[in-house]
Amino acid sequence: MDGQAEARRWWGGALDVEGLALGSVAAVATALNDFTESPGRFGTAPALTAAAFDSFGHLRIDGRKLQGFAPLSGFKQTADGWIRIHANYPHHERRLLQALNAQSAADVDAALRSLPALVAEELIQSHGGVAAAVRTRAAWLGSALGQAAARGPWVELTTAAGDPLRNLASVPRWLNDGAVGGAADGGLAGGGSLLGAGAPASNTVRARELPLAGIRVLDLTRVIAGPVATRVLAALGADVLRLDPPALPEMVEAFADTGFDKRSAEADLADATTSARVRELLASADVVVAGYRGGALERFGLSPETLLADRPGLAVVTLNGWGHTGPWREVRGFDSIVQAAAGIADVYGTDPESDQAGPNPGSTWRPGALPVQALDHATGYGCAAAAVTLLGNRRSTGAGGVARLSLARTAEELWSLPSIDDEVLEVASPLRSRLDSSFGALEFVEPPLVDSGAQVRHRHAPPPYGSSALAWA
Ligand SMILES: CC(C)(COP(=O)(O)OP(=O)(O)OC[C@H]1O[C@@H](n2cnc3c(N)ncnc32)[C@H](O)[C@@H]1OP(=O)(O)O)[C@@H](O)C(=O)NCCC(=O)NCCSC(=O)C(=O)O
Repeated sequence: MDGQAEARRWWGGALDVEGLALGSVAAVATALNDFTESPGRFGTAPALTAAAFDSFGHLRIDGRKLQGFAPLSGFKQTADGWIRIHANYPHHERRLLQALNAQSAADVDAALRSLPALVAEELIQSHGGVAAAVRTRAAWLGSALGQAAARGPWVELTTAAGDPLRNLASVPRWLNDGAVGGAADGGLAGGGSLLGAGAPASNTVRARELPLAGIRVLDLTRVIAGPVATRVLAALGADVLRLDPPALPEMVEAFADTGFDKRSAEADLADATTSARVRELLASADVVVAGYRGGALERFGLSPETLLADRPGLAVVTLNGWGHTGPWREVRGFDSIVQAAAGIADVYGTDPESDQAGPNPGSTWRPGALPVQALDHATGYGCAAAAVTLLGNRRSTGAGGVARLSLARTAEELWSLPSIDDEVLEVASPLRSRLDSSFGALEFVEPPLVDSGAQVRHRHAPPPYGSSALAWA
C-alpha cells in the first residue's frame, strides 16, 4: 500500500469526519465477513471511502458536474443568529414560502431577519417545511431534542418483540477492528482493478459469488441516506426494488447517483390494488429499508411492528432524521439541517475577518458545513451493516428484527470520535467508471468495499425512474 492509501486525514476540519466515514464502511465490511463466514474477505481503504462519501460530487452526467443545493437552500441570518433552510424539493420550497408569507428569495431573507431562529424553525416546520436553527453544541445537548437524539446505540437492533438484539458496535470500534486499510490491494492505490474514465462500459462481475445474491430488498427510501444503503446492498448482489410515490417525484440527479444496480417502480401505496401487490412482494422479501419521515409509512401498514407480524423473518431497517423517540421523531430532516441543529455548523463556522471563534454581534462570522454529507453516507452504510447483521441473525435463529438509525444519532457518533491531529494528506483522485444510462453517459465512483482484494463494482447503470415492474427480478 502506498502513502496515499494510508492517509487518515484528507478533509481536515474540526471533527474526525474521516473516522466516521471509515468506521461506517468498516461496519459493512465486518458484517459481510461475519455473514459470509470469511474473516478478512471484505474491507475498505481510505481512498475508496473518501471517493464514495462524495459520490454525488464525483458523478458526471454527459460530462456535466451536478448542482448540489437549490439557490434557496442554505444558511440565513435571523434576528438573533442563524438558521439553515432546505428547499431542494419543490414541495418544501412551497411550504417555506407559505410559512414566511414570501414570494421571493429576498422576501425569505427579510422574513427570517425579523424572527428569532427558534421561532422561524418552529414556523417553517409547522408548515411542513424543512429548517433548523444553528445551535451551539451545548445548546443542542441541553435540549430535549439533543438528548433524545443521543440516546441508545448508533444502530439499535431489536427483535420483533422489541427486545435488544446483539448491538452493532460504535463507529470508533469499527474504525479499529482491522477492516480498514488491510484489504486495499485491489483498491485505488493498488491500481489496475478500476476502469479509468476512458475505459469501456462493461463491468463484469462474478455474479454467483456476490454475497447477497438471492436476497430481496424492498427499498422505501429517498434522496441520499437510505438510497446509499440500498445502493451498496444492490452492488453486493441483492435484488433491490425501489418504490417511489407517484405524487412526489424524486430529484433526478440524486436518483441517478444512488440508483446503480437497482430497479425502480412508482407505486402509490394509497391505491388498494397497488398496495395489495406490494403486500405480495413483501411476502417473499428478505429486507425492507424505510427512510421516510417518522410515522409516514404507518398509515400504509408498513411500520416495523406490522411488517414483522406479517413476516417474522424480515429484516426491517428504518432511518429518520432525528431519532425514533424524541420530540422531533416525526419531523423531516436532511443531513445539512441536522448539522445545523447538532452543533456541527457552529464549530465549522468561520469569520474571514477574525480569528475569534463563534458569532459576535455585527461580525462577518457565518456557520459552516462538513466537507461532505457525511451524516447521510455514514447512516447509509450503518443501515447496510444492520441489514446484513439481521440477515445473519435470521440464518442462525430463524427470526427477523428491526434496526433503527437516524441522521442525528450518527452526528453523535461523529462527535464521539476523539480529535486527531494527523497531517492532512491528499488521497488519490478517484478513477471514474463509465456506464451509459437513460440519464446520459455516467461517470461515477465505485462502492468503497474491497472483496478478496478487488473493489466491489457496479454492474448496472441506474434504471429509468419508475421503469420496473412491481415484481422481484
Ligand atoms: C427525506 C425527507 C426529508 C423528505 O421529506 P418529504 O418529501 O416531505 O417526504 P415525507 O417523508 O414527509 O413523505 C411524504 C409523504 O409520502 C408518503 N409516501 C411515501 N411513499 C409513498 C408511496 N409509495 N405511495 C404513496 N405515498 C407515499 C408518505 O406517507 C408521506 O405522506 P404524508 O404523511 O401524508 O405526508 C423525509 O422523508 C425524511 O425526513 N426522511 C428521513 C431522513 C432522511 O432520509 N433524510 C434525507 C437524507 S438525504 C439528505 O440529507 C440530503 O440529501 O441532504
